[in-house]
Amino acid sequence: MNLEVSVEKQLGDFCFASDFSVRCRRVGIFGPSGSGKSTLMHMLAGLLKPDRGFIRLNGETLFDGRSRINRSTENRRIGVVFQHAHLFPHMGVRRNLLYGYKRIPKAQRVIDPDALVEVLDLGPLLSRKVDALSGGERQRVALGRTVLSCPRLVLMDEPLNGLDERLKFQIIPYLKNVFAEFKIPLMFISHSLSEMRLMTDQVFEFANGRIRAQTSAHQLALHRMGTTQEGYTNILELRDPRNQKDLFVYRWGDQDLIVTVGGKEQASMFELSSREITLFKRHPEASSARNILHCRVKKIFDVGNRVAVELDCNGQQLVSQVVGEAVRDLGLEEGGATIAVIKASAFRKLY
Ligand SMILES: Nc1ncnc2c1ncn2[C@@H]1O[C@H](COP(=O)(O)OP(=O)(O)OP(=O)(O)O)[C@@H](O)[C@H]1O
Repeated sequence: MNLEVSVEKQLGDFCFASDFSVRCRRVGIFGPSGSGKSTLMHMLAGLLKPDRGFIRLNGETLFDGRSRINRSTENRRIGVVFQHAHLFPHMGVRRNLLYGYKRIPKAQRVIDPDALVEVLDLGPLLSRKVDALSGGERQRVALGRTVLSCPRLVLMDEPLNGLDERLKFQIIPYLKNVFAEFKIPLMFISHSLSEMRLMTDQVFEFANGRIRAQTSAHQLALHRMGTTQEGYTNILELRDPRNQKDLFVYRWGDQDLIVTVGGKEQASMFELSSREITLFKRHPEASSARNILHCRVKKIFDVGNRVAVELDCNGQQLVSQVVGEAVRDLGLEEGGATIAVIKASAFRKLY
C-alpha cells in the first residue's frame, strides 16, 4: 500500500496532528489509551472529518481540506473491523458474509468467497445463526465479511481485545493467513505488544495524538523491555515436532529445542521470557534444563536496573535479561561467546 497521511483534528482538549506515510503491507498503530489511535482510524475510514490536511491511498485523494475533497466511507473502499464484531443479528452467517460482496460491482469482486471460507475455516459455521457463535467465531465472520467486500485496506481496531488469551491465539493464525493469502494491506491498531509482533511489519507509536516513533514491533518491544515486570518476550517459530518420551523436540533453524508442551502442527509459535534464559560462561557439567545453546553476544544494553543481552544462537536470535553483576561475573562482552540454558517448561505455545 501507499498511504500518505497529514492531518489535524481538535477534539475538546485533545489535538491529533500527524504526518506520515506507509509503504509496507502490515502496519501497526501502537499507543496507550487516549493517544489517538481510534481517532486516526475514524479519519481514515471517513467516519470523522479532519480539520485540515490530506489523506491519500495509492495516489488517490480520500480527503483534502484545501480542495474540499472528502470521499464518503463507501467510496473509500476501506474495510473496518472493530473490537466487537458488528454482525447483522437477523441474518445467518452466510448472508452476513456475502453482505458487502453483493454490494460491490462485479469487476471489483477479486476474492473468491469459497477460498475465503476455506482460509478462515468458516464452512462449519455457514448455516448457523449469528447468536449461536462464540466471540472468536463472530470475529472470524466479521473479518470474512470485511475481506469479501474487497477493500483496498483493512483497518482493525483492537480486534482481539474482547477475547481471552486462548481464543486470541486461536484467531491470530487465521488473521495472518487471510492477509497473506489475499494480499490485502492491513492497519492493525492495538496496545498489545505481542499482537503487534505477530501481526505487523512496521509500527507507528503514538502518544498524545502525535507519532513518537516509527519502528519495527521487535525494536519497540526491545525499547520497552525495561518498562514492564516481564521484560522482553522472545517469539520463536519452531518446526517439525517429534515426540521424545513425554517431551517434544522441535527444529529451530538448524538446532533442536526441547519443550514440554507442543503439538502436531508442522510449525508453531512459542513465547519465551527473556528472564527464563540463564547464561553460563562454560558448558554446565550437568543441568536439569533440557536446552543448552552455544551463542554469540551481539549486543549488551541497560534496561532500567537490568541488562539485556542480545544473542545469536547459530543464526537464530534470542534476548536474555540478566542483572549487571552477572555481566561482570560472566565477563560478557559484545562479540564474545556464552552458553544459554533454557528449561523445556519455559516455552509457552501460542498457536
Ligand atoms: N468527540 C470527542 N470529544 C472530545 N474528546 C474526544 C472525542 N473523541 C475522542 N476524544 C478524546 O480524544 C483522545 C483520543 O481518543 P482515541 O479514542 O483516539 O484514543 P485511543 O488511542 O484509540 O484510546 P483507546 O486505546 O482507549 O481506544 C481521548 O483523550 C478522547 O477522550
